[in-house]
Amino acid sequence: MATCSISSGDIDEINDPGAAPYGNFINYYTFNPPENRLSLIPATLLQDLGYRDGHQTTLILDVGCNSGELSVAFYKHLVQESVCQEESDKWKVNLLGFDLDEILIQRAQQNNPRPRSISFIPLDITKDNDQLQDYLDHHGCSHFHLCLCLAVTMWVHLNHGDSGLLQVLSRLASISQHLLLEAQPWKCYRSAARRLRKLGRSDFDHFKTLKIRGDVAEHAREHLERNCGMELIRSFGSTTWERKLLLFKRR
Ligand SMILES: C[S@@+](CC[C@H](N)C(=O)[O-])C[C@H]1O[C@@H](n2cnc3c(N)ncnc32)[C@H](O)[C@@H]1O
Repeated sequence: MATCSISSGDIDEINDPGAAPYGNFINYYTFNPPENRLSLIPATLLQDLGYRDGHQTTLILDVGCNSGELSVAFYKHLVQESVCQEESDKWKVNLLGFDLDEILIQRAQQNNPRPRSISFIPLDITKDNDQLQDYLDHHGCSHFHLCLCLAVTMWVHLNHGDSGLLQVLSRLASISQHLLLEAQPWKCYRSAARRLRKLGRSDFDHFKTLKIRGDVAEHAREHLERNCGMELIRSFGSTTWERKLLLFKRR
């Protein structure tokens, strides 16, 4: 049933976390197609959050977008399917996807069907930079209206430790009105570490010393609510990999 070990054994790169130490799998969407998550998200989400009436521009940020397939599918799901042509002329939705893997971003750029509305840039969220603020300034917005952080937290956590995880959550909260979070559960951490050991490599730098463990989604919720001025407003249930999709809102 739900699993974090990847079953497509014929794709070596996917099964080799040494080749994808940040979760930068080259064929991610062959084993986790966009539909797995999209089926849980209502197509009316942006309207439900109040981002249609009176909004000329709505900005979506996709953190760790990999090759961009989910970003594009998400955009189409939320925008094209739910908006008639006349309205879509008035209501602009722009999505910025970024990932630390430049090759994945090149693929995302090459396959982008809506380059006027969707853009992809290489960026590491754990490093200081002005690019997200520049994008907001360019669109005359103080915040992203919706930030997607899907299946990224574990990789930040394993590579940058507890403080790295909390800093990233704080940073995303500081630039977002709404945050949709899919945190990998703890069993995924064990699988990722086990796969690494099988390859004869040492553990992720921080795996053994992490204090945030167990129910990672709950730890993330506590941090966002206690320290980042956000509140959990909705849970969209569990994906086929038993991961919750949690929606937070700035208070
Ligand atoms: C498992 S994939 C998930 C992709 C996509 N978010 C989804 O849910 O379909 C994790 C992605 O996060 C990216 N990533 C990991 N750490 C990152 C960081 N510090 N900054 C930006 N991207 C990161 C990886 O390169 C990888 O493409």
